Amino acid sequence: MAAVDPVILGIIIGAVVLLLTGIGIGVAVSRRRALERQRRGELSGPGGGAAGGGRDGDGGAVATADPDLDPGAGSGQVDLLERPEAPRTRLRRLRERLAGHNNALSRGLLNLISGGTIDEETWDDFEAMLIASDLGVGPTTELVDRLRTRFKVEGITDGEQARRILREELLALVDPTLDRGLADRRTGEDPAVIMVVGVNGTGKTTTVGKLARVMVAEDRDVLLGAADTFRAAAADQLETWGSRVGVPTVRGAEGADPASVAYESVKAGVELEVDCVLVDTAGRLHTKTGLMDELGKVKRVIEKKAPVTEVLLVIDATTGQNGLIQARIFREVVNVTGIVLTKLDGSAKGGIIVQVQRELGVPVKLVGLGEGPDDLAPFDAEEFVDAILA
Ligand SMILES: Nc1nc2c(ncn2[C@@H]2O[C@H](COP(=O)(O)OP(=O)(O)OP(=O)(O)O)[C@@H](O)[C@H]2O)c(=O)[nH]1
Repeated sequence: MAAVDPVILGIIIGAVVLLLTGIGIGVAVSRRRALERQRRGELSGPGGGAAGGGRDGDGGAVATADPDLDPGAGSGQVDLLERPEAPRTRLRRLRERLAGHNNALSRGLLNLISGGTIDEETWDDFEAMLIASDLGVGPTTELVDRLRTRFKVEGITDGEQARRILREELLALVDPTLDRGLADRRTGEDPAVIMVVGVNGTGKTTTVGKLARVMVAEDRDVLLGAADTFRAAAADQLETWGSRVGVPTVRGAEGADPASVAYESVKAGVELEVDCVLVDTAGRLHTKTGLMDELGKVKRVIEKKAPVTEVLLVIDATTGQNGLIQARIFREVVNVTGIVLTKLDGSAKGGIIVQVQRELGVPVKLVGLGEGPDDLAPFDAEEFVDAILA
């Protein structure tokens, strides 16, 4: 066989590399397309197909668990992807966790109504319990006043009747009329874009990962943007969440400009025609002006490509009143449209839900009730109140 000129060989290899890197975004298929292709029998078995990932511009690289692209991400079969739990059963399943940590409150409520006549001391204890749950002084006073009046006017002596009234009044505080739906649908040519923000360690990355699972369970096509370029492990963590359910992740180098990675994520989402792009951002103290300005910039840069349809602020329920202060400041910078309250499983402080909603007019849309992959649930006022009263 004739020897190939090393210069020509170099040119050929260079051209192939250029071609492969240049079409990185193009070859990265989303979960829905992967499943469609699987149905048509186009996907190869374990290890088959092209190498995964690729770069798009200078912002981010797409990594995907699509077995056709990234054999290392699994055994190469789409049907090995996890099937997340459907959202509608989640809060019901997690009810015991919610009830468990709110036992003191529910016991207090039941004590209150079990004795027939309620003395001043019992009312005081009950009030203290509500304040301790972070309901806040205003809503607590309002609730106790309403209960006292109704018990008197309606002549409540029976425990069941009293329980019904308690349920009604608690439900009114939590407000079942608020629109808690996520803006996670495509509009025209654009995917929905959800930015997830909050202070350090509240559970943002975990929430993005869990939320991707909620959407996958609803058959949505999702793409993750790892714009937390500050914490080295955050992009890996996010990519792992995504790969378990076949959702691609766009990431940049450690320390890269978060706005650029966020932009590239949305650009990839537009090109891949996904339903929704979920953008994780770095934790930042609400008191640090520079970091808050950076967050504003991330949002503005994304919006050069597509509108941000939802900004979810993640609040750790165990941080109590501080969550309210955070919410006020984040709202000013990025117009928060929904709250995710995490770590409610380890806290009897669900009362913060009422305070945040009242003060900011922003509904709690999701609650985190554990570290398991499906321990994030759409918030439902009735299920929540029933869990407290369980
Ligand atoms: N118990 C419990 N733990 C949670 C919940 N949500 C998140 N966590 C845990 O909180 C810790 C922090 O979560 P991350 O998602 O890394 O937090 P983050 O906000 O992205 O962190 P930074 O990027 O450093 O700001 C992890 O150990 C999570 O498992 C929840 O609802 N319940």
